[in-house]
Amino acid sequence: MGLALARGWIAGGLPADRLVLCDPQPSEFATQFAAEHGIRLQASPLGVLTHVLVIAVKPQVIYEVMAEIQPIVGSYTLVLSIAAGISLVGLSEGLQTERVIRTMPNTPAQVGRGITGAVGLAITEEDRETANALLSAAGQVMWFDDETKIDGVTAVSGSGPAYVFYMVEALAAAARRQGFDEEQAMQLARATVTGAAALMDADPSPAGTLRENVTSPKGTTYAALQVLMAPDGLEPLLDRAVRAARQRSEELGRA
Ligand SMILES: NC(=O)C1=CN([C@@H]2O[C@H](COP(=O)(O)OP(=O)(O)OC[C@H]3O[C@@H](n4cnc5c(N)ncnc54)[C@H](O)[C@@H]3O)[C@@H](O)[C@H]2O)C=CC1
Ligand SMILES: O=C(O)[C@@H]1CCC=N1
Repeated sequence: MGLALARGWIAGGLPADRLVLCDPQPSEFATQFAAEHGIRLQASPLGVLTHVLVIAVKPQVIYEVMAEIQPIVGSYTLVLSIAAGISLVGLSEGLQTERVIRTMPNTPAQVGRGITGAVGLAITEEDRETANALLSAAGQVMWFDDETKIDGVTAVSGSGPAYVFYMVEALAAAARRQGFDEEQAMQLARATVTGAAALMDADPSPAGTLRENVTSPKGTTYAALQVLMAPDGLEPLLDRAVRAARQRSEELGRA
């Protein structure tokens, strides 16, 4: 996810010499990206004068990483974390600074179409503008005053792209049961979801109206929606999924 943001910043015009990528085990893709754009890639940020420190490691290793890199954090450093579950207080204690922002982006950031939730601790208006400029390169940004909202953002839009991709897989599986081969089934499912998303993007009508536009009275869509909109249909299922993700975000924060 960190690399997706970095790609967005470079694509958005950030000069390559203003960015230092730090990863002790960079992927081939990260190595290639850095080489292609002339970006410094090094194992550790120790020794780097850091005005904005973006932490994009797994929540499971973040405390260890913060202990290691704390010496590079000074009063000149704004910290921005994308780690699921890790609280402002956890970040502040781990890095010995209150200039911290907790964010939750999502993977459509890779194509500049993400949405990020953000909340700050003791940040200035200038800090917020700096963070907003960086996060905007990945798509929309929503700021909150209440940190608990970030657990909700994590469960809805942070993890959300996976729900949609799984919907494509499930629709393709249903198509296979209708006699289509694997390739045909996936083509039908994928084009349906990307096409519906593009239509929703182009037409500001409420999603419910777009749904009604597909639904002829007593027609085929109506028959399918009787199943999906039943009391045990998609809404309670998604509600359970979102609650599970939120609970996990809260657990990661306590670990
Ligand atoms: N994947 C997603 O959709 C999203 C992930 N996140 C958050 O992003 C963070 C990273 O998750 P992913 O990108 O999915 O995982 P990932 O495994 O793709 O990326 C983690 C990176 O951290 C690097 N790393 C490990 N130890 C390090 C260290 N000591 N110093 C510097 N880099 C180190 C790894 O080599 C790896 O490249 C997590 O905290 C996750 O909660 C946030 C929003 C969405
Ligand atoms: O699955 C995760 O924990 C991360 C956070 C949101 C999306 N991926």
